[in-house]
Amino acid sequence: MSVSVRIAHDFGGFALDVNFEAPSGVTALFGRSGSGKTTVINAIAGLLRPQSGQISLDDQVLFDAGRRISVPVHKRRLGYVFQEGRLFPHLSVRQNLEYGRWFSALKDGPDFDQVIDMLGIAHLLDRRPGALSGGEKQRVAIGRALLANPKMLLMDEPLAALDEARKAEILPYLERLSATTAVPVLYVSHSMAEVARLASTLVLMEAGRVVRAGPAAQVLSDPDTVPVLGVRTAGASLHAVVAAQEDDGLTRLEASGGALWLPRVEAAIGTRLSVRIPAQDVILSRAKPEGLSALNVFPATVMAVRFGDGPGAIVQFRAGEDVLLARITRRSAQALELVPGVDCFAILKSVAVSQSEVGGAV
Ligand SMILES: Nc1ncnc2c1ncn2[C@@H]1O[C@H](COP(=O)(O)OP(=O)(O)OP(=O)(O)O)[C@@H](O)[C@H]1O
Repeated sequence: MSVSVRIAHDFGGFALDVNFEAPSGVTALFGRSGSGKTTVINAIAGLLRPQSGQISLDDQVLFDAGRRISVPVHKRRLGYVFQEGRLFPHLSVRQNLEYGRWFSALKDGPDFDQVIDMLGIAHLLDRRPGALSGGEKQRVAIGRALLANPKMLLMDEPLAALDEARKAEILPYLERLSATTAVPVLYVSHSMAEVARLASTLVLMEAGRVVRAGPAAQVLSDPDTVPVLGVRTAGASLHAVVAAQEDDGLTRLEASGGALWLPRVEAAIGTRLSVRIPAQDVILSRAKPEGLSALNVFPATVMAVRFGDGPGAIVQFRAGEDVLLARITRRSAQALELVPGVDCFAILKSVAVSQSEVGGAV
């Protein structure tokens, strides 16, 4: 199942003109506030009729301005999860979930027990929404959307109203969701840590347009993406396996390019993880560093170097099988003679890798 979106709409002060494909898996729509993410979601949902373009789900046309087709909202069979769960306060959790199922009017929907098991909400079934935490409410809202057997899930900042602890609690469920259901998910978020953990496809928006789109790992390790994301947000991911829990509180991960030590990661030995490495937290050296406090040093090969207008440079490099980015100064890039093909060492400061940037099983 995949969604194809090619729409344009002019509100007067703001013009939207986007074209992208969202294959199965999680597609993240990422961009600054006001870049048009919610407008795209609303158009797919049928809440906004764009002035031109088409939206289709595989070969089913949901909207076609030219042919005057606009499938009504309730016939699009899409599931929504918004910032706040929007559960019915007077119904129990079970009744809220069954409401979604009832509306699907289909017998081939997902299995009730499997959904509540995946979301860890079995013990909440008899409660009312008022007696749930924010994270629990969101899990119930996701369950209700899934049980309506949607062709696609639209999630608009589903974690934005939650504090960091609740976000950390719900992220593993979202990861499980993307791994276990074939339903494509369109996920709007402001948080790159969330996007890097969940998204298989990334659509970057700026001022109503798509500036980059494609497989998330490819987009995030592309130096040309850095000016779009900003140097603070840019960074790619390393793939690693949990190898040991050390006595001094560190966890040793094995990546294809070498070992990586992080502050304790609560995961079983053998778990595959992705660790986001912010470009600004990487140092490059031509010589193997000695007597350095940073623990994580990887042999690397420069793939590309991009200079912008300012004093910074972005270096794309390969460490084992992973492609990462480093943000250094133009002066250093020139002094170190970093050009494609040059071997060097990448120093990753372990303290810079926060727990929220360590993804679940991949
Ligand atoms: N019905 C409307 N009439 C006029 N302008 C609108 C309308 N709906 C949205 N806009 C404008 O479109 C722009 C994009 O809004 P949108 O909500 O899609 O952005 P967003 O990327 O989702 O932002 P945020 O991350 O803050 O939610 C904004 O400038 C907004 O004011």
